Amino acid sequence: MWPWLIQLRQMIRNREWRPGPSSADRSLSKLPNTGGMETMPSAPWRGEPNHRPVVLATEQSVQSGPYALFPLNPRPHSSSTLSAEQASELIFNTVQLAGLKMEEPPEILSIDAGPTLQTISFRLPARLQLSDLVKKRDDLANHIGHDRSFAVTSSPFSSAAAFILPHTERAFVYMSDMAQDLKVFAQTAQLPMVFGKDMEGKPILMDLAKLPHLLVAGATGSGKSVFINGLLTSLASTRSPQQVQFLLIDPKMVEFTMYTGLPHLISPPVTDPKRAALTLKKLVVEMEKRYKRFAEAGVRNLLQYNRNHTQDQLPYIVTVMDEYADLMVIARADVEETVQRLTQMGRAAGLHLILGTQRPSVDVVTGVIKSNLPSRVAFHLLSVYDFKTVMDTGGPHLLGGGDGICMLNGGGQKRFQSAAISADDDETTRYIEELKRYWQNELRLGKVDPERGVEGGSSLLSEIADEEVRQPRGIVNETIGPSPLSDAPLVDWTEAEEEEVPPINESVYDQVIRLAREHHGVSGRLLQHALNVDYVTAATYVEQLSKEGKVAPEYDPESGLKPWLVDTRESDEELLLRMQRIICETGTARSAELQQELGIRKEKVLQLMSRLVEEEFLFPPLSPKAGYTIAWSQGRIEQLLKGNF
Ligand SMILES: Nc1ncnc2c1ncn2[C@@H]1O[C@H](COP(=O)(O)OP(=O)(O)OP(=O)(O)O)[C@@H](O)[C@H]1O
Repeated sequence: MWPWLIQLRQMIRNREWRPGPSSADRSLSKLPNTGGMETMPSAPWRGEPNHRPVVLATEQSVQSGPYALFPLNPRPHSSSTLSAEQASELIFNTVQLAGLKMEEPPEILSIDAGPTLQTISFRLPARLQLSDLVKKRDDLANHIGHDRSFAVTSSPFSSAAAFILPHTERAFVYMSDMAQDLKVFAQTAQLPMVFGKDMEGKPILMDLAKLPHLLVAGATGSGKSVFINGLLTSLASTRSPQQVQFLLIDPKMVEFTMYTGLPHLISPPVTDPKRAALTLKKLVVEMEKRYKRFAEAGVRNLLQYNRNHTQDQLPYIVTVMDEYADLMVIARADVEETVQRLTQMGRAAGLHLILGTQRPSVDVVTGVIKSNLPSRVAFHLLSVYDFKTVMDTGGPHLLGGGDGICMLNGGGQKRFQSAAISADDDETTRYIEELKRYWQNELRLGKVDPERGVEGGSSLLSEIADEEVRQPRGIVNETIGPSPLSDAPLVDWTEAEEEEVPPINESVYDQVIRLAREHHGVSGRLLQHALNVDYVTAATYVEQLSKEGKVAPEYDPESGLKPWLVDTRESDEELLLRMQRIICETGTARSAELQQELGIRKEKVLQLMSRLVEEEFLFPPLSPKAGYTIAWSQGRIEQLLKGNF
């Protein structure tokens, strides 16, 4: 054996070897190529034509728009791809060490280098069969220095075999590497998403509208969240908040909080599993309403509807559930049924689901759910049974860190390395902040019309939110950045109808009133963007105004706003005087009655009553249960009623 080869093998074992890119690889890359799938090497790629990897022109610029925000990749290429000569010597040596016959170093037919793995196809000598190599797989793996991730597989060349080796130093795949591809793909796809790169290093981009839902399984730390973040940011960088809305369900309460403030969010991430189950039911209602609307409009799906109603378009709604198993534990029957309905019928209505799970056991990923989810992604899983549950077949040893297998529309499986926004969490967070800022700015500049599409007067989605919201989210977040409300409980849709809406912070309320007056009405979308709050908070404000009788209960179809009905331009002094009169006339000082009479908020009533205490018109309550009492003498009361004040 050549001494350099012994040394090379040793270095690979010790993961020390870092050769530069080789010219041999470049010439070899012209050879036909398999895609080198470990599990089913001969299986054709059977995704729909649109799901094929897209390799696109690079001349178009990504220097502007949200594409330009993706952080740049510091390590786009692996430095450990073998040259043809090195590969040949390595195979020769390893095969001999495993006790198999090979007279001379084999002819290398191709080397496909993806970000994570390299697939080396080589000519088999006359008396060596692929099956001989497969039988000796463990020995070969041991000698070559990789245990579980090494694979022997067939090759597309005749009389050939292939070895699959992981790179000792993996390349990163960043969203920015495929920003240009994404931009071009977005011209034809409805819901364009970057998956990552395949084993040949080619980009994989998918249209969620065609998948039309996705199951993502992976043990903890396997790269599931990084992948899902890539999907969400693909959508948020190619589609405006009018075109796509996100509903993020996150029982772990950590994964999606960074998105709070992104205008694409229907509400802050839902973290309570019970509420999540209810939210799913609302989605079913939304779906049914959309179907009704389509029937009235004589169309079959969202695409047709939006084409015919350019002034009144409905958004796609992408729902992401991060830990689907947790939801199944809490509300199995409800969740299973709603997920089933949404996966069966959501596509035409523009509703798409992405379900993530760490535990893809058969009681979570049930037959019913699986039959409606033909598109699935598996990252590293703890057992072969889990992998089988997801993919219906056995699979390779996945390396973690975004090394995955995808199966789309029930077609063949494809191994890929998922794309990350950045390997640095801080950089990822900064990017999301910039993305939020980008869209908030677009909205401010009017490039995206907040009154069209998602809410306007016509969106069924807004109706659902407005009908169902019962609890405000708290104060306005004036700054751009993660909302302080991000981990507050989501609006409680389970609250009873007659439940009173709790008060809104006073200064926020004043801003709401000002905006409503200026625009002669309000809508959730208007307030959301003007005040920089999430949609649920804004919808709660609208509901509050509606409850107080300040705006009409219905949206005006022309303006898309709930029209302004009353004008409470009264100053505090005028209100105080009116309040004193009412108290003197009725002889009581009850806040609920005063609120009704004056048509102002309860908080404002209480504030004014405190002033009346300060002015010694009222006595404060002596106990929490007692009410205010009138401090004035009968004579002064009569004077006031006569108008002498
Ligand atoms: N595509 C990727 N490229 C590079 N590194 C990755 C990639 N995906 C994941 N990783 C690495 O793996 C780590 C774990 O990934 P991630 O947080 O996505 O795991 P997870 O499967 O969501 O785990 P959990 O379910 O516990 O949240 C990341 O912090 C990152 O270091």
